[in-house]
Formats: sequence, structure tokens, C-alpha cells
Amino acid sequence: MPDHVKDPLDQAVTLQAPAKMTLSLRVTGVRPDGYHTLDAEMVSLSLADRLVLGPGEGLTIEGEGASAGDDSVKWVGVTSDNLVTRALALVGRTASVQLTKHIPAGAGLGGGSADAAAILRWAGWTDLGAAARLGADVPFCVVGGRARVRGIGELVERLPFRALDLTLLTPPLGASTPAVYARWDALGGPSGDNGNDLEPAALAEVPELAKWRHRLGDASGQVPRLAGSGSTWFVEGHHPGPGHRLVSTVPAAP
Ligand SMILES: C[C@@](CO)(OP(=O)(O)O)[C@H](O)COP(=O)(O)OP(=O)(O)OC[C@H]1O[C@@H](n2ccc(N)nc2=O)[C@H](O)[C@@H]1O
Ligand SMILES: Nc1ncnc2c1ncn2[C@@H]1O[C@H](COP(=O)(O)OP(=O)(O)O)[C@@H](O)[C@H]1O
Repeated sequence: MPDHVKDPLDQAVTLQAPAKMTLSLRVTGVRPDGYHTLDAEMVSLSLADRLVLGPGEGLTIEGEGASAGDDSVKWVGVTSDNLVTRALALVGRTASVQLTKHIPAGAGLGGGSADAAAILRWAGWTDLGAAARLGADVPFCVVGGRARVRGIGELVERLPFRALDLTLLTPPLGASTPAVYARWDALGGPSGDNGNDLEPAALAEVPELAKWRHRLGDASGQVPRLAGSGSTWFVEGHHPGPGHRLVSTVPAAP
């Protein structure tokens, strides 16, 4: 058992929870339960939430929320279905948790999954099938770094780290993951022509997303790609601009 698990509550433990970026995403099928199978490349980002664990119980959340002035941190919610609370329950541990959000919620950056994965890593949890029951993005976030992800997200094959700078633009609107997958079904399973099969479905579901793609495209001279089911757009390289987040890939934690 790792040292930090022996007596974790005697003193505070600080955990980093890196956001994930889905660099490419192909939907390869639909399971009988309605979940979609994927073939995706995911990477961890320098953008991260912070969790401070201490003795006792209870969750507090603070943070600036999403970009463009949207206070979406409000809808993270300190409830029993918060992914931090559910991760603690899965590993059978108690702790007080102070969560500082830097990853905008509902932005396709896996913020909640990253927080849950930080708890699983701290507890030494390695069952990625069970981790996927918290959320399909949680297994990748447990492994981190760079990986090919298949199944509904539970099959994670590590890939060598690749340093990459990215510019993100997160619109002040969320894209609901279940709604985007449902729209992909309704559209007959379209392929994305820019590396992400969910992009046409997300644009059909939330047409306002197109405005933000144009904005980042104009600023960077590239064709932005949608992060997973959205709502964040990204391009390669660092392109400073209003509301732009300049991030880099980070290797898996040792
Ligand atoms: C699309 C992706 C790509 O990385 O994420 P985002 O980039 O938007 O965060 C993931 O597949 C999202 O994973 P995650 O956000 O963890 O989804 P979950 O909470 O597990 O699932 C929410 C809902 O999305 C649908 N869902 C999710 C994952 C999957 N492989 N097939 C699905 O059909 C299901 O309807 C499910 O009830
Ligand atoms: N600790 C958490 N941080 C962020 N969102 C959370 C958390 N726990 C639960 N959620 C919920 O998860 C949903 C998706 O948020 P998030 O994981 O940040 O985005 P996405 O799935 O778009 O990558 C939101 O509806 C949010 O309320």
C-alpha cells in the first residue's frame, strides 16, 4: 500500500486533477445498453483542479467557473452525486475535501471525471471497469498522460508522451453529453470531417457553438476541433486572445 494511503487523514494531502483533451474521437458502435464505443486519443492538460483532503468529512467547492464570465461552477453542486463524493464512496474512504475548480464544467474537458480520478489515484484504485461506472472519462483520467481509449472509455492503452501546446476557447454555454450522443444516433451516426465524430451532432444540438468556432478559427488561422461532446473548441499552438486558455499536455503522474 502506498505511504500516503496508510494514514491519509493525519495531515492534509493536496491532489492535482488535470483536465483531459480528446484530441480525436471516432464512434465505432452502439452497445445494447445505448452506450457508444469509441476509438479516441486523449491527453492530460496543464489546466487542473486542486483537491485538498483532510480529516473528517464534507465537500466544499470554490473556483472561478467557466470562461467568458460564465459562473458555471455553480452548477457543479455540492450534492451526493458530486463525482468527488461518489469516488470516495467507491473506494470506501472518508475525507474532508476542499475542491478548487479551474476546469470549466460541462466544457468537454472532463472536470468532474478528473476530480473523481484524483481520489481513485490517491486510494490506489486500479479497477478501470468500476471507475467507468462513475463516468466514461474517469478511466483515462486515472491513467493520465496520453492514451488510446476504446470500449466506452474503460480500455485505456498508454501511448508515449507528446509535448503539445493548445489554445482552448470555451463558450459560455454547455453541451450535454447524453444529448449530443442522442443527436448522433438521430442523425444516423455521422462521421466528423475534422477528427471528431461528435462534432456534427454537437453543432446540430447547440447551433450557437459555430459562432465560437469561427472566433477561434479567425484568431488562429486554423480549423478548430471540438473537444469531445463540447463545448470547448481547440487548435494547436498558443494563440493569445480574449477568453483563450493557453495550455500544454502533461505526462502521467509518476
Ligand atoms: C464525449 C466524451 C469523450 O471523451 O467526453 P467529453 O469530452 O464530452 O467530456 C465521453 O465519451 C463522455 O464521457 P462522460 O462525460 O464521462 O460520460 P458519462 O457521464 O459516462 O455518460 C453520460 C451519458 O453519455 C452517453 N455516453 C457516454 C459515454 C459513451 N461512451 N457513450 C455514451 O453513449 C450516455 O448516454 C451516458 O448516459
Ligand atoms: N466535481 C465535479 N466537477 C465538475 N462537474 C461535476 C463534478 N461532479 C459532478 N459534476 C457534474 O458533471 C457534469 C459534467 O461536468 P464536467 O465533468 O466538468 O464536464 P464534461 O463532461 O463536459 O467534461 C456537470 O453537469 C456537473 O454538474
